Amino acid sequence: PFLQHLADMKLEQLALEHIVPALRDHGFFYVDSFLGDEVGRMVLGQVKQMQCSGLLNDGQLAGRGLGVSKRHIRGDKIAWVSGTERGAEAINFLLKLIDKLVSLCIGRLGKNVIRERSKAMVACYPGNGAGYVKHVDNPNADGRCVTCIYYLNKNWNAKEHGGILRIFPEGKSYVADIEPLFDRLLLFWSDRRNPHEVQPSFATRYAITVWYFD
Ligand SMILES: O=C(O)CNC(=O)c1n[nH]c2ccccc2c1=O
Ligand SMILES: [Fe+2]
Repeated sequence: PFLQHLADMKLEQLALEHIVPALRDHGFFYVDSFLGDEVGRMVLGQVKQMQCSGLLNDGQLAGRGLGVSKRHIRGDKIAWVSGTERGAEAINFLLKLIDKLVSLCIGRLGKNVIRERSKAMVACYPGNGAGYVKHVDNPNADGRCVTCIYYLNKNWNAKEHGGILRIFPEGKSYVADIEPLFDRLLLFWSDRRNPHEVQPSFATRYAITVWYFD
């Protein structure tokens, strides 16, 4: 169908003209309005529904290792989604689109083909000041090569809500502060090239992450 062909061309253009050069030169890239408002809202709705159904369980205990005396603030809550679950149709549509986009890029990034993808990790930071300490997603070559994060936060104002993803690109003199804005898709190399942190969040902060293995 003509519209599908048009969408495929746009995706290929995004991959070749923007993502591939950016991943090569800077190691990360984000695109806004990835799905468009209507479909983005459907994904957000399905994530909120998961939260209401209690599917988002506690991720990590924030402030761990600070001894039992410290009040433990709850960190991110997460759920692993394959996309085939009932009520995850819009999430599945997103995952298939990201799959297509990444496969368009990988061939041209000197990498071999993408072997597989993780399930989608739906994460919610509760907005109690919890964040995620500076880390590398894949420090020890576990096979993950690209991290993709789709943000779902409408009217996010980092000055008030915090929650910035700060990337410290290895060997670069700058840091990249990325706001977790609604319908924004971020891609970055999962290895030691991209240490990153989630700064304390003071509003509920939703994201869907997938990792690609080469
Ligand atoms: O949400 C973000 O902007 C970045 N988020 C991360 O870097 C991040 N990285 N690794 C994780 C592992 C388990 C649970 C949550 C996470 C997590 O939010
Ligand atoms: Fe991470």
